[in-house]
Amino acid sequence: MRYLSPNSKLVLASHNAGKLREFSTLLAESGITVLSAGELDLPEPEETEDSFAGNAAIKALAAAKASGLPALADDSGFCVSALDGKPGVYSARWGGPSKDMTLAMERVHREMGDNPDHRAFFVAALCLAWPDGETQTVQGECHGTVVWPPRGTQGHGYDPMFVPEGETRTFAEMPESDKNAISHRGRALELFLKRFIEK
Ligand SMILES: O=P(O)(O)OP(=O)(O)OP(=O)(O)OC[C@H]1O[C@@H](n2cnc3c(O)ncnc32)[C@H](O)[C@@H]1O
Ligand SMILES: [Mg+2]
Repeated sequence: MRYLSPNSKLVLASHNAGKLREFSTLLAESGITVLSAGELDLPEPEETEDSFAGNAAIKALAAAKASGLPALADDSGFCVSALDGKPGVYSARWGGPSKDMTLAMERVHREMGDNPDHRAFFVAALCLAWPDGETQTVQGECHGTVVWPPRGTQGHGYDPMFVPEGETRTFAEMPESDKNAISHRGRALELFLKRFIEK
């Protein structure tokens, strides 16, 4: 296990604006200087693994090797019980190659049909990779239910069709700080900060 010092630089190996926004808030008080893959002009590798942890490692390793800096990648997805866990690792591509999230949500709704099982959860695997190829991973989940029609304008991805347990609002109807406090990404990052940052 290797620790990141609180004043180090970290590359965020993501091209998703919604994730980057959440990470920058969640890491704001850590002292870590965050650079994004986009601003370093790093390429987007193909996500060829069938697990969240595997795809997070592909993205983190590619960014760490290309930049010479430690890199953090997030591979996440929406797992719907009535669809046997799909879209899962295919969440970004579920609406087609243009990553159209309106189409992706409609497809989830259509494939669920009238199945009374509305349970779903989000997963985020975070991989920290070092330029020498070492990796370490944490994972967070957030469970809840699928609602239709979609509600709310905040957040990103499948947020308008997901109500977390203990809530009546969708993720897209909450201020970002409320989502971050309970989300898969918020939980995974809490573990990341606790386990991987030098005290
Ligand atoms: O790979 P990067 O560059 O990080 O960006 P991406 O959008 O392709 O990200 P993923 O490969 O991890 O795919 C995860 C998809 O799951 C969805 N997703 C992940 N986290 C989410 C969240 O907090 N709220 C809603 N949808 C989310 C969203 O559609 C993402 O595009
Ligand atoms: Mg991706």
